[in-house]
Amino acid sequence: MDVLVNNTPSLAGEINALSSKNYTTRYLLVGALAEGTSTIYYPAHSEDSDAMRRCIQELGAELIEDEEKITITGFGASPRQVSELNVGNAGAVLRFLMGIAALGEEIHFVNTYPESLGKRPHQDLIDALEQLGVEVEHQDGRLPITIRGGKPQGGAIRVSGSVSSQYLSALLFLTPLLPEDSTIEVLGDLKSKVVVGQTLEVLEQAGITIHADENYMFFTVPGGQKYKPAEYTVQGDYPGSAAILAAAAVTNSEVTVTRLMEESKQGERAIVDVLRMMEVPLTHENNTVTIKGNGRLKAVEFDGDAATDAVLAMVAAAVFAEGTSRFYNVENLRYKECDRITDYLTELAKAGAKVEEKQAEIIVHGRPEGVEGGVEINAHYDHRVIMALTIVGLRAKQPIRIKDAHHVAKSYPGYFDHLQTLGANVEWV
Ligand SMILES: O=C(O)C1=C[C@@H](OP(=O)(O)O)[C@@H](O)[C@H](O)C1
Ligand SMILES: C=C(OP(=O)(O)O)C(=O)O
Repeated sequence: MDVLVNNTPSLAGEINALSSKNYTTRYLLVGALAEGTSTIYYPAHSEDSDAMRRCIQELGAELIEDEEKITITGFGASPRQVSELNVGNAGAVLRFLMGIAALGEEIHFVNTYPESLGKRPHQDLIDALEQLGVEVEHQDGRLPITIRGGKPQGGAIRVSGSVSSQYLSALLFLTPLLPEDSTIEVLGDLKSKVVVGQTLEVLEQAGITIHADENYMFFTVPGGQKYKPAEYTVQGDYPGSAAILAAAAVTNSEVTVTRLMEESKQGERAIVDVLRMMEVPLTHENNTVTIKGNGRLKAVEFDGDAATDAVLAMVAAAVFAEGTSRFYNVENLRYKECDRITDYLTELAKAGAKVEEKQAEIIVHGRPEGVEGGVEINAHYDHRVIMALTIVGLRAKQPIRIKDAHHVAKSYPGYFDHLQTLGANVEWV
């Protein structure tokens, strides 16, 4: 299904932020790895979090769900033998479960999104699992992948952090369950380091002990641990809300988003600081962000690695800023649902934005007068491209048609409903 985004001069209203995808996938996983019953309040509902739900159920977790919560009785360190798992298009879910699959005999991960997740690299995680004696069959580091556990014991592991933090997170979820102690040394630069902070926070809540050095480059993990059942409450999601906040910033608006914790470990809370640096009038107090946008923004320079999943929304806001903005240290955007530098900038340029790319950088020459629009956008299966191009469409002179915009449901199925609530002229076609 496509979405038509029409020029929308103003937005107004209040919405409750969607629930965090990254915390939901983690809480589901640690609930599944516990022996006993855990409760997760306000879990996210999206394709990615549903993929984790489905897979852990297949692996033997029992889930009961109502409007407000999921109770989950875990399988501990003994997942049920299943022949195959389908994670959809969810990168983090795949990588975390590749680690957990090492506890089983043989699990095959199928390739249902050959043009998106099917193109993403997993070699660094494969190399790390092989150091534990796990056998991995793969297609040049990509899906389809078969993992043959062979009872890993633990030990010294080295993993590259230069493409994705998810490989390290996967090892942090797995190693406490192995019989012997492990050490994990991160090689190269660790990208998306802040997300590892979320992994460690959740592991601690699940009663797991991990000794991490200050820079998250070396970890000591005692073996033979058990995940404890616990109660978890999922916080609001900054990456998705970043798109709503950026939409408010580029229009005349009075928009409030609740449930966005000031003290969150989500790096994407930097959307608030970046919009502030762009001189967008806003407040952030009592977990509530209010933007009173006047459509005027100043250019910004920002290290995007700290807020990887909000960079596309920031760039969309910068399209209308006065001056040239620069988002640097963002090379790993190239290894997401699509190449979020080349593919994204190609679509932005089609819509009339003035953008340039370097290997690890996005440069935006702002156009406060607005962009032309009147084009069809290839969303490249990427929810964040869909959300970001929508922001641009709100201020385009002619409507923008986003092809296959239903892929927004990977993380934020209610995105267009929320925008309509705020008065955006967007429609499914
Ligand atoms: O651990 C996680 O849940 C995630 C880590 C990040 O990926 P990278 O570490 O590959 O940047 C982020 O982009 C992704 O949406 C979710
Ligand atoms: C990159 C993302 O997710 P994943 O890596 O889990 O597919 C995302 O949510 O933007």
